[in-house]
Amino acid sequence: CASYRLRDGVHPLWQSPITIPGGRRQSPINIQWKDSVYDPHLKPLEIRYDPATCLHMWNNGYSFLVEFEDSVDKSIITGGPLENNYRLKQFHFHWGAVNEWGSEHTVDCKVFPAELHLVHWNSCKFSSFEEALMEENGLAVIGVFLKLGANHSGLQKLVDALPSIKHKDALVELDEFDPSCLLPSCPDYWTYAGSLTTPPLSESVTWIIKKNAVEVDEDQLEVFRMLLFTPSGEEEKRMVDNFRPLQPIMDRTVRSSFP
Ligand SMILES: NS(=O)(=O)c1ccc(Cc2ccc([N+](=O)[O-])cc2)cc1
Ligand SMILES: [Zn+2]
Repeated sequence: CASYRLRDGVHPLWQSPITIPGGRRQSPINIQWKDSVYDPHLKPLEIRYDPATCLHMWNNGYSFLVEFEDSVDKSIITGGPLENNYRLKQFHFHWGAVNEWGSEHTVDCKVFPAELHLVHWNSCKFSSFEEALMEENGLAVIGVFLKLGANHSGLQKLVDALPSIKHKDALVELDEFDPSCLLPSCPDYWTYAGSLTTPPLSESVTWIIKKNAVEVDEDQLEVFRMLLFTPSGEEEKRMVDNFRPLQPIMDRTVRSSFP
């Protein structure tokens, strides 16, 4: 895929190099469908979210994220490639300035207009997200591609609140929100060992990328693009193209849960 050209440069959005020296399991990657290996031992992923654990939504200056109360195993995923329970901490998105790009992962070099990341930490082995974040198998992130189509009624509740967090560090309380409504109904996924796609780029993530995309409409993506990287009072910079370029797969294998 074309964006490899950027691999050794410095991406405009990033101060630090976009690959870390010696990083052997960096994310995102291009998933070459024919190179993925069906693993019949992969179990179905079990997703059990409690809408009441939803706290608030805020603009962290790079994306907007919805955070969850994670002091007990109320919203968890387990099964799939995972050995333990992983507790939901937050979800956020990556998107482009236009519909032609925006996702972090690609499939056979196909780019999607946006990508959802649901971030979980291993609550059996660690006592907090911060602790898990630096450990191998500390985190599990579910990636869901967004494609242009019908209006997404579940997403609309978040979209309606985005204008209230236009600027960096703005926060809005959310009442119940069930992130399961953002997942495709098809259980199929790919999985591989990778990293955070933003600093500190920790190589602690088991990635679970859903094979099927969910549909959102153009107006919903336009509201994402209305957000700002910048705090109130500073020169406005639209929050777009907040994705990391593709990273080399190195000696990794992507497994599929489907034949
Ligand atoms: N895009 S992603 O790989 O799913 C991703 C998931 C979670 C995070 C959150 C995060 C991870 C680490 C830190 N830190 O160490 O300061 C701050 C924020 C950052 C990036
Ligand atoms: Zn992300």
